[in-house]
Amino acid sequence: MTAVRPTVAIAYHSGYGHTAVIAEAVARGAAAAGAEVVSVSVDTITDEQWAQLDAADAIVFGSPTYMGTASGAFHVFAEASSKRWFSDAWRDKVAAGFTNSASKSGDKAGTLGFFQTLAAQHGMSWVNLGLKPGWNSSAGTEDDLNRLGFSSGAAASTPADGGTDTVHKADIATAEHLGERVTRHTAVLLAGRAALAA
Ligand SMILES: Cc1cc2nc3c(=O)[nH]c(=O)nc-3n(C[C@H](O)[C@H](O)[C@H](O)COP(=O)(O)O)c2cc1C
Repeated sequence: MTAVRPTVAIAYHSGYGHTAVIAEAVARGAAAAGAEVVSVSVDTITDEQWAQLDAADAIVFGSPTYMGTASGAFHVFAEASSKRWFSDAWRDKVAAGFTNSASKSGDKAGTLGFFQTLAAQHGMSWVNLGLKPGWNSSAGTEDDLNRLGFSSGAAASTPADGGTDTVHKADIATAEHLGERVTRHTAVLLAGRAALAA
């Protein structure tokens, strides 16, 4: 059987560049697992980029956490995606998500939960992080994968006043893992569909 090469799109917003570093890590992980990757900054999305999202097999949503939810710019994009909802354009695509905020918790669960609801409204299939929580035992360290202990997506904590070079390496590795996992799940789904259609 020919290897399946999924197209994984990353639709994200980043106000000050921290979440963009996480988006790049998701892209790297997806590419390493064999995906064709399309990255779309949703605050400047063009018609051509909307078409790229429509054509993708998976869409990974990403946003900073602002006031306990995704940024205003991401919410504008989510509202505009209602045009896709009317036509079921994203139904049965794979979805996943990531967020960065300043505090360790920072109410990031609100953002990841919003992404899950957005995916569900579109009829997409959510892929979670698939990592046990790190940094939660006496043997654990802040360099553990999934050091912040989220299950539904990749979470990062970067000092609000730090440069983009202060994004934690464990959060970057966790985001790379998410990109790989989404790609592998999407490849299995595509192969299964092809097998059933044969
Ligand atoms: C309007 C606003 C609201 C914020 N709300 C939160 C919050 O709820 N929780 C948190 O931990 N950090 C919060 N922060 C800090 C940002 O999440 C943090 O600066 C993050 O690095 C921004 O990511 P970005 O550089 O991709 O924009 C907020 C920042 C702004 C500007």
